[in-house]
Amino acid sequence: MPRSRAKAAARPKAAPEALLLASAAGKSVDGAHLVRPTTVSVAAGRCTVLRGENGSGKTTLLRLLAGTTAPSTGTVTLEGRTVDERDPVCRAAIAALLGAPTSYRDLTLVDHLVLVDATWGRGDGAQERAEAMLATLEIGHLEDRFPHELSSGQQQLFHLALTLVRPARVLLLDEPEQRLDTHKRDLLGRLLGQRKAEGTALVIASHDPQLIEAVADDVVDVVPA
Ligand SMILES: Nc1ncnc2c1ncn2[C@@H]1O[C@H](COP(=O)(O)OP(=O)(O)OP(=O)(O)O)[C@@H](O)[C@H]1O
Repeated sequence: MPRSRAKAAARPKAAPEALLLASAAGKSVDGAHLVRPTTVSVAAGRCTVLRGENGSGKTTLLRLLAGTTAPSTGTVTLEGRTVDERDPVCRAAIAALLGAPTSYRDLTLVDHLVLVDATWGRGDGAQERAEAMLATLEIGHLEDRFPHELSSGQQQLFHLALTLVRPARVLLLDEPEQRLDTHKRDLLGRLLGQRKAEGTALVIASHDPQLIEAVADDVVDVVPA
């Protein structure tokens, strides 16, 4: 091996460049900590998992990363730009599933996905993309149902479909495994792995060791206040 090549091989691998970065970001209300100052970063094609006991602040941290809540301390940036959900650049880059998304009683599941697709201006093929996403989550047979006609696990799959159908460079998911059976959790792990391979950055709060094992590149333990 030429000398210069040997040197390059010995050099430590540089950490992947953060796409989304929370630097000592914390939130408190009236002096009470919702989440302690915590540092979290994620690069394109990587997944950071937030782990911690109930009430430790995982959802709050995801809200800070989504820019729906401003940090009381520290900063949250997307490629150096302060994250704020009111900023169209941040909204276009970040898709988040934090609690139940808005749904409409008189729209079917496939109508919801077509609506979301249209919102992002992707042009022709919205119906096909919507149907394909529902089929990927194995709820294609329910496409003409209304949201209130689903079981709780089917609702979770519908919410995931609504989040995954839109283009995004960053996905933030709060306990995406909740209410899913073992087979669907495996399916979710494979889907999230695919999104990583396509270059999406993922931050997930999870209590599921198998999902964490399947997708995590980094784990951040969120310590209760
Ligand atoms: N609006 C609020 N006002 C005051 N305290 C809040 C508010 N929302 C959440 N909290 C508190 O902030 C802390 C963090 O809540 P958070 O939902 O972020 O935790 P979590 O780690 O996601 O919990 P879980 O695993 O149960 O979902 C909790 O102690 C909670 O009681």
